[in-house]
Amino acid sequence: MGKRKRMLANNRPDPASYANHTPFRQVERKYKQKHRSAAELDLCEVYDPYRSSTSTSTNNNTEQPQVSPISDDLRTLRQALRAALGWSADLIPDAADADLPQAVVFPAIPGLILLPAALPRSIQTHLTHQSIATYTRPPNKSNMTAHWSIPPSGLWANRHMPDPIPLHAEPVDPSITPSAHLSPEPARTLMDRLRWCTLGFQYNWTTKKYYADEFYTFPSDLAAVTHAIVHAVESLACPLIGKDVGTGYPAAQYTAQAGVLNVYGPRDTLMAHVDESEPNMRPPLVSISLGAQGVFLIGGPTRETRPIALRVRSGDVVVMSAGAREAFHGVPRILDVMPDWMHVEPVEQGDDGDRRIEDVGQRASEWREVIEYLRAREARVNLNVRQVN
Ligand SMILES: O=C(O)CCC(=O)C(=O)O
Ligand SMILES: [Fe+2]
Repeated sequence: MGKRKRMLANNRPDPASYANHTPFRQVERKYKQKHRSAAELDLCEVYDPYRSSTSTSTNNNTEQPQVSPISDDLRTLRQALRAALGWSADLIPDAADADLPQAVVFPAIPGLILLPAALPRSIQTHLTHQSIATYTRPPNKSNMTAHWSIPPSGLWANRHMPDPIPLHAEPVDPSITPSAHLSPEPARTLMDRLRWCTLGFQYNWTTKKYYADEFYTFPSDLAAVTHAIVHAVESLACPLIGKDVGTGYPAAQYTAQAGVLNVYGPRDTLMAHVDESEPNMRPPLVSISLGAQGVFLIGGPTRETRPIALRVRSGDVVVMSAGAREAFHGVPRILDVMPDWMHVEPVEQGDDGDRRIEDVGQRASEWREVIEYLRAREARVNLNVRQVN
């Protein structure tokens, strides 16, 4: 994992200063431009699977992204995902999957696989809810646990409680200096500060190492989703490239052990980094996008490689394996575009006397609240999952 560097300042970049920067940094700055709205940004070099003519500026046709015909596998994946979660299909209606996009591979970056719209709405809603309400509970560490004494039930469960969440009386982590600017705040307000949370093996951002003795149970639903994805991309036929463009990593050997949950507001960015703290870099890294769209950059082993830019939407999955697993990547821009379906009520309460209705109604209103949390902040949630050993 890379160190979280979130740039929240609104400094106008001086274009004259771009020249000395690495190619990665130049592209990063192009998309960052916080003084411009998303509509003002030039996104024509951002690869968008829904605009397949996008050039990724490699100037070479054989280097252009290729679509791998795996729609059957994607259908199987969706079924596997729903089965993995024991999902009842009627809770959140999914869009018809007749026009499912396929897997996209990038010859310039072997091992990079984009699965546009891989996750149906039901799974997106489930994972969004889990991310905000469950995964962020102690003992998982978040950017707030060093400062505030987060109750075991987590912030979300306490969002209607007026009492402020206290600061720790004693520092819990000697490497983090307590900030004099922080004060006790109600859970609802603290929810706005949520930026990251670690799952499974806990990670020390300062030493860039996993804590040897801190491992909490990795969420089983996220593990199941990740496993289904790793299975779907193990082998991918791509006639144009003429060889298997899958990860080649046997899903049977894959275990989700650690994850980072990132929450981005419209002005948050994630600087270029390589996730290289995992002793075993062979298993693919799976990265799931939820909520607002983002511009995702990925290049090569140093910042000297000019990165390609991908538009990532809610439900898209990026898989990084082989060379892509060791490539610099980052998110220079969040685009204030939420999926259309997040603007509507996610579920109709049934009236057919089904005895699950009460349970469904309860869950539906929780989901609605979580979706509203995301929508009100135009936030993007990213779940990225790794095998460590
Ligand atoms: O938000 C993303 O898409 C990428 C996140 C990432 O690279 C990381 O957390 O290491
Ligand atoms: Fe990363």
